[in-house]
Amino acid sequence: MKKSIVALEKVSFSYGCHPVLNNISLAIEPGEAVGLVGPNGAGKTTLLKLILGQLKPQGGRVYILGEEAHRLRRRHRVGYVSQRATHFNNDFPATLREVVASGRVAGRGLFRPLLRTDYAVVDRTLEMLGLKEYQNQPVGCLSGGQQQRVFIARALVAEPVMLVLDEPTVGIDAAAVAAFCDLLRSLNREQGLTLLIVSHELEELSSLITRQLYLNGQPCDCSCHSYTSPQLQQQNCVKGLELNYAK
Ligand SMILES: Nc1ncnc2c1ncn2[C@@H]1O[C@H](COP(=O)(O)OP(=O)(O)OP(=O)(O)O)[C@@H](O)[C@H]1O
Repeated sequence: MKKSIVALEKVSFSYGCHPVLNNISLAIEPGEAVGLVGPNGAGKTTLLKLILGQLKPQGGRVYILGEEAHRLRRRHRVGYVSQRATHFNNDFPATLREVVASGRVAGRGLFRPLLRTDYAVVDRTLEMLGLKEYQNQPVGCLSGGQQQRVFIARALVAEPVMLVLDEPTVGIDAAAVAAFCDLLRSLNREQGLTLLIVSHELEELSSLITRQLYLNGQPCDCSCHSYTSPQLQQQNCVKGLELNYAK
């Protein structure tokens, strides 16, 4: 049987006595491009942190490729591009190539120098993302859209099974957002990379998303709404999720 990339089984999470997620079950399958939306404070970032293994659920289990997320040995297999990537310290004295290559270190270990094969992956990724010509420039000199590409490249050189992006279009102008969507679409459709994207602006990513999850922040059994095809609606209804269509 094919393993889901991510599987949440009846997951609950509270900060102290403040419940955020209650009894959430969902699966993300290889090759999906899932959009996660919901109002401020609904628990989207908390859900991402559980998937990234940074938080441990108080109830239920979170699996990445069948392994419990907080025990995952090869954490770099889930690439993460945070919203903060667009708030990069522009005085940081590193070139684009150095920043991208640092994404390779996680897979090798801190004290093992990168090999020629590692740099071949870095070069291939820079080429694929159209960054090669800027490789010796300080990252701080690049535009917001270019910097976001650099952070995607850094996540990609670790050869992840999935890329998780938190509000990736914040602080990027409209033209760069369109180019950014093209890049994510080609990574998903052509390279088969699974995507999970949290965004308030899912409208601009709508041509990219294959399924949309809505988190409404109500700590109840039906807090995760999935917008998807009629068949999946049928299946998810059986699982007891409340559903609506996005389009
Ligand atoms: N470390 C923390 N300690 C206590 N409460 C927290 C912590 N982090 C988040 N919360 C609370 O948990 C709830 C969910 O927060 P979370 O950041 O997951 O929501 P979100 O949907 O990502 O919100 P936003 O869209 O504003 O980023 C909020 O009420 C928030 O105040």
